[in-house]
Amino acid sequence: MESFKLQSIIQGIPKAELHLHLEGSFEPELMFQVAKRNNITLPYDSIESVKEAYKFNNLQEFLDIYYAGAQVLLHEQDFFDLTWAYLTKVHSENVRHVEVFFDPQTHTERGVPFEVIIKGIHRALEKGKNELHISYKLIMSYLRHLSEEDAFKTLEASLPFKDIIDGVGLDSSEKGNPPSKFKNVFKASAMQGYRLVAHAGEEGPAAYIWEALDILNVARIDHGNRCLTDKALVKRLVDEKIALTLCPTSNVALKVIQKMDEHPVAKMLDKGIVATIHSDDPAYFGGYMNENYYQTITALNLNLNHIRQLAINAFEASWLSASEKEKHINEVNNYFDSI
Ligand SMILES: Nc1ncnc2[nH]cnc12
Ligand SMILES: [Zn+2]
Repeated sequence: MESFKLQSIIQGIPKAELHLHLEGSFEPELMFQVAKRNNITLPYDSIESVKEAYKFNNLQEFLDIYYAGAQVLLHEQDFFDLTWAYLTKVHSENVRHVEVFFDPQTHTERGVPFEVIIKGIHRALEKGKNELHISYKLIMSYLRHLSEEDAFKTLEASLPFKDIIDGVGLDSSEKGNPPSKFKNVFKASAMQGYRLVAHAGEEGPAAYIWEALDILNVARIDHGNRCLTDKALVKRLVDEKIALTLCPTSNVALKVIQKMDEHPVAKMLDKGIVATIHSDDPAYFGGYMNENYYQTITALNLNLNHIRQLAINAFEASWLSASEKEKHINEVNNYFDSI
């Protein structure tokens, strides 16, 4: 298919994004603007030199730069601007529903109050719902390189805002920080009514995916690339319809795979796994939702049935109500029937 035609098909698909770190959507232009108004000097002298620094050999090299970038976020308005910039961008790509992560500990450990972070993010999400008609869920992620005790403090700090936080996640350095390290805080989070997800099997082994399912009781897995090495795990994911939120451009940027044509998403769809695709940290990896669709489809020669399935899976795996899911899935089907 011609590139222009494919791009316009992708643009028209009603989409849901379920794996997006708000701090990972911090574009260098906005980072410079926020740094300037907060009187913080960035270790870069231009936007070009920031982009030049975005070359990673693994997850940790990325995380070091990602946490450094987030240091300029201080005030409620900063968190609002970050979130609003993301929403306007995905609105232009026909994204209808988002379930976004934020990393409270990245900010609270610098002395930014939880309240400041959440109020800025929430105000932007509400504006997005009202003005851009993008529905949303908000997920607070625990940083797995920190202790479970620290995660408990974060859980405690979140409780006054329980009504506007839908779930908890687990992110940051995976190797050496298995899901089981957070068994108690996930249990306590579930008791507070939070839904549960976790990054697992991005760089870590399939065993971490089992732990996320059996020990943390998560409802879906973020990444999960490594599941294909374990037949029994694939069967479990298929039988229980446990979705994987895959991030193709992230996987190439962080060398989880060497090239896009090695991406496991086609095999996963063919095995019946509820695979979905998302952008993870688009400001760092150079691709929002449309670009993730485009690169995956072209590298793996995905057909229209695959593409339709990816779009449906994202709504299916979302935390929308059954009737909201049905409405979106009907829209996706009508769209594909019309092309
Ligand atoms: N891809 C990723 N893996 C783990 N933690 C993250 N935090 C932001 N992006 C991440
Ligand atoms: Zn992620």
